Amino acid sequence: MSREQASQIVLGAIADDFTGATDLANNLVRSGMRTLQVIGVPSADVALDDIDAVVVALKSRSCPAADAIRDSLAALDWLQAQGARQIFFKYCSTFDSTDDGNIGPVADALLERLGAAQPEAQELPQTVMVPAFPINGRTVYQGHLFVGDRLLNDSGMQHHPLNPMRDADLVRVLARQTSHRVGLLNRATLAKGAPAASAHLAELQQAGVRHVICDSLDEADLEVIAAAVVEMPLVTGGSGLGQALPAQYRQKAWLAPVENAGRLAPASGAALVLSGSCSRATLGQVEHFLGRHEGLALDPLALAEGDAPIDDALEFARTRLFGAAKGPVLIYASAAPQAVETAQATLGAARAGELVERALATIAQTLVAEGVGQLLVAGGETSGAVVSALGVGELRIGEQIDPGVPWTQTQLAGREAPLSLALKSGNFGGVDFFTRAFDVLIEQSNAVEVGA
Ligand SMILES: Nc1ncnc2c1ncn2[C@@H]1O[C@H](COP(=O)(O)OP(=O)(O)OP(=O)(O)O)[C@@H](O)[C@H]1O
Ligand SMILES: O=C(O)[C@@H](O)C(=O)CO
Repeated sequence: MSREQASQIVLGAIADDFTGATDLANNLVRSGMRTLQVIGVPSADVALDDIDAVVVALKSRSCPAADAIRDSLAALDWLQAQGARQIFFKYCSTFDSTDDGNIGPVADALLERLGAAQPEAQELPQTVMVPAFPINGRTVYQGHLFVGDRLLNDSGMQHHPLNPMRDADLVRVLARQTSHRVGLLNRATLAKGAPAASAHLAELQQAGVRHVICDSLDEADLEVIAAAVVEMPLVTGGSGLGQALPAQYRQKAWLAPVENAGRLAPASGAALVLSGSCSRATLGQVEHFLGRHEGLALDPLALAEGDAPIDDALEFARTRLFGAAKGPVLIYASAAPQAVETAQATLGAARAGELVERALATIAQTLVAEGVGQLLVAGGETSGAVVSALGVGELRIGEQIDPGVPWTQTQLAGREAPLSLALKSGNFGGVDFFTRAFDVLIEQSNAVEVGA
C-alpha cells in the first residue's frame, strides 16, 4: 500500500511508555486531532475511520536496547501500513534513558528503516529531539534540560529508580547513546523564525549531523520547530511538540477542523488509586491524599517474602470500595529516596521494581474484576504493568485532569461498562491530583449525561 493510497492517518506515534503515550494523545486531542491510543502493536484489525492520529504505547523505555528497537520497528511497520504521513517517537520530557539507550538506538533504528523505505532520498536521514514540555516546566536552553528552575540532574531525576538522570546536557547525553553526530538548534536561531530554523537544520544535515537537540523555552519556540519539521519523516520528543504539530497539519490541509476530538461515556464503579511512582510530585500527591482518604503502603522487602501483602491490600480495599462507600482508596509503594535505596540495596533495583509492579498489577486485575470502574495509576512503568495485566487494547482519550494527564476509557472483555482509566506520569499533576481527578470525572460524566 502506498502512502498516498492510505493517507488517512496523519500522525503515527510510537511512545516508549504508557503514561507518555496518553500524555501525547491528550495534547493531540486538545489540538484537534481525533486520536486513538493502542497498547502494543495491534495483532487484529483496528477501526481507524475518523481517526487522525494513532499512538502505539510500548513499554520500551527501560528494557534492553535490542528489545526496544525490535518493538519500535514493529510499531513503525504497522503505522506505515496504516499510511501514517509522519512518525513521532515519544519519550519522556525528562529524557529518561541510560548511557546504553534507549533514545539514541531507537531513533537510529527508526531513521534507518525510514531511510531504507525511501532509497531515492539524497540527504542523510535526520531527526530532531524536542523533549520540552513548557507548561509542565520542562524547557531546554543551550541543549540543557531544566525541570522548573533546576537543571535535570538536580531536579529529583538524579534519584530515579530505573534511569537516574545525572547529566542535563542533552547533546552530551545523546552522544553517549549513538555513534552518529549530534547537533543543536538553539534559541537564538529559533527566535529568527521557522525559515532560519529550517536553514540551520539543513546546514547541520550537510555537516553530517543526524540528531538535532532543539532548545525550547515556551510554546512559541515549539510552534517554530513544528513549522520547520512538519515534512520530516521522523520527529522525536515530548508531548509539547505534539501540541504544536496539528496546526501545521491543518495549514497543509492534511487535517480537517473537528469540534470535540475527545468525549467519553459516563463513568461508573468504585474508585481506586494505585501508585508505584517514587517521583517528587507523586510523593506529594500521596501525602495529600492520605490527609483526606485512606491508603495502604506496600513494602518491596515484604513482597519479596511472599504474597501476604497483596492479600492484605485486597482485603483493605474491598472493605472500603464495595460497601456503601465507593472509595477512592490508595494502595502505594511510592517511597522517599532513602527507602527506595534500602529496598534496592537488598533486592537489586530491577527485582524491587518487578515485585512492586507485579503486586500492583495483580491488585488492579482483581479489583477491576470485582467492581472498580474508575482507576488512577501513577508511574509510567507501573501503568505499563497494570494496563498489560488488565489486557487493555485501545484507549479513548477524554478530559484533561492536569497538563499531560487525561481520563481515558477502555472496553475490557467481559465487562459491561467501560473502565475509566487515568495513567499519570510520575512527575505530573498538582498536589491534589489524586482527589481532584475523580471530581473531573464526575463533571465530565455529568456533562455527557446532560448532553453539554
Ligand atoms: N518502594 C520502592 N522501592 C523500590 N522500587 C520501587 C518502590 N516503589 C516503586 N518502585 C519501582 O520504581 C519504579 C517507578 O517507575 P515508574 O515509571 O512507575 O514511576 P515514575 O518513574 O515516577 O513515572 P514516569 O516514568 O511516568 O516518570 C517502578 O518500577 C516501581 O515498581
Ligand atoms: O513526557 C513526559 O514527561 C511524560 O509523558 C512521560 O513520558 C513520563 O513517563
